[in-house]
Amino acid sequence: MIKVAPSILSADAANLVADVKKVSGADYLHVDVMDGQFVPNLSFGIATVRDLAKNTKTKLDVHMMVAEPERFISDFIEAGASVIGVHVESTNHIARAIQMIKDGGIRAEVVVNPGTPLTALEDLLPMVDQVLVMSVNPGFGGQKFLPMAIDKVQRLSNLRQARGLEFDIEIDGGISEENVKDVYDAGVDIAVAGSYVFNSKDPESQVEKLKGLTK
Ligand SMILES: O=C(CO)[C@H](O)[C@H](O)COP(=O)(O)O
Ligand SMILES: [Fe+2]
Repeated sequence: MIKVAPSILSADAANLVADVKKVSGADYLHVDVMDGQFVPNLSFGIATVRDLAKNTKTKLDVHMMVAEPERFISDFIEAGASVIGVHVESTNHIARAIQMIKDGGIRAEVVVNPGTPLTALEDLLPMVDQVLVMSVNPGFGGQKFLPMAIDKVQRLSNLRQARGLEFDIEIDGGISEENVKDVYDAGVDIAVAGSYVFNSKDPESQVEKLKGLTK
């Protein structure tokens, strides 16, 4: 069964704790951190992660859409992140950024944009606990799923098997009941879902629906 990480980007930003309580069946909470430079939007920061960590037992999956993320990695670890994802496109020193996350004792993830080939991260695969494949161009919730992500996941899953590696594959952007089975069959372990979960009157049942479709 697929794991589900609701993205709080689509939750009520003024009532996050209340919305987080509506998804108690979630495996992670996905926290999008945007800096207005790497992506054309602003969102949550260190204080949000710190205060969410005090208010929920669900693990926090921090997706850093930040230029030179190594400037803030130790802050997010201290704030209570369980996973940190850093974009391969966001720094000249991606291996250093990943090592900083690992040295902090939490799960290290490399993230890849739709337009970036897998060759950009192949050498990093033995270092990481997770790979996040973007299925939209990052910056906004509620965008349309890019089907080319399915082939990328399949090729990544083949590489994982061929090399005997054990990283989890996560996918982010436009996930719904229409595509969750396809991405799961291609090799996805964790699906991020924002608008599908929180633009509903019953977020909990949306999480359960995604899981149920991959039983
Ligand atoms: O990283 C992101 C955007 O950059 C979000 O996690 C993602 O877009 C989730 O929203 P939705 O499920 O509505 O597409
Ligand atoms: Fe995200």
